Amino acid sequence: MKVLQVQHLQKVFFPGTENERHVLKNINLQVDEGDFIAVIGNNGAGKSTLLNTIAGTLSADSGEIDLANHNVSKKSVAYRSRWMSRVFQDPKMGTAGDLTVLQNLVLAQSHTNTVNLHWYQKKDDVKKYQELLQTLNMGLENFLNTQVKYLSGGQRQALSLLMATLSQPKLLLLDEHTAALDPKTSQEVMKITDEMVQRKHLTTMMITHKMSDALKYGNRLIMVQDGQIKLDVKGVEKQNLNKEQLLEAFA
Ligand SMILES: Nc1ncnc2c1ncn2[C@@H]1O[C@H](COP(=O)(O)OP(=O)(O)OP(=O)(O)O)[C@@H](O)[C@H]1O
Repeated sequence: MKVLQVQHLQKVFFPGTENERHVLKNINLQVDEGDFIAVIGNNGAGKSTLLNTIAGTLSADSGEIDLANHNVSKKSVAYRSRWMSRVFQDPKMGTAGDLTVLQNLVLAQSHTNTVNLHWYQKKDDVKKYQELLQTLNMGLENFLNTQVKYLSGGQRQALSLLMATLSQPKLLLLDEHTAALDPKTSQEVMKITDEMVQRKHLTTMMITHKMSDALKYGNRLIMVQDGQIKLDVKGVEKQNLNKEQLLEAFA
């Protein structure tokens, strides 16, 4: 079953000027339920622009975007977020630093602006969050009442991931979500990501510059080049792909 369908997507920056740049050139893409797609490509290839237009933070110039069988082409980020979550490169983007770990989780769960963070102390729910945090293996269950700004980048990013997936989104967008972390933490967060995606059967698009992660994780790999999808491999073909073949495709 398809989760996302992108048809004839085009984006031009600075149209009609000498800086005019066609960043998305007639992109067509279908993402099926359960797909875990690694999106790779050179700097400036259009990967983030593709994710931004899918998420709605950028409007496309033309083309159609269907998400969970709803035409969202002209819809706001808020509307699309009924079915979609996103984790950014900057660990500060997905969490509120002045709120505690518990308050962040309550907010992520609530999906409303009316929740009262002070009275929210129901024991069962706290236990539920503690157990969820334990699955991350980052010791976060001991920091329930700590303000998130005091966490490490890795802990914060793991929390962002948990928050982004609490409401079981139809589509999870990961925008270089491990790029700002040191190599060891980056690998830990990648492992957590993979476990979460498998456990919750999350349909996921993940931009990465790490070729080894793109090869290791996911059932599908897409290479964006000069605003077009240059490579789209899945299943066994993806499993058999190696670094040399990828480097060749980059050329
Ligand atoms: N809001 C914007 N306004 C103008 N130009 C933009 C904007 N966003 C991106 N661009 C340009 O579009 C091109 C594609 O950028 P994009 O960020 O999508 O590439 P990318 O593949 O994600 O690259 P990177 O790997 O470096 O993050 C670049 O030339 C960039 O400068």
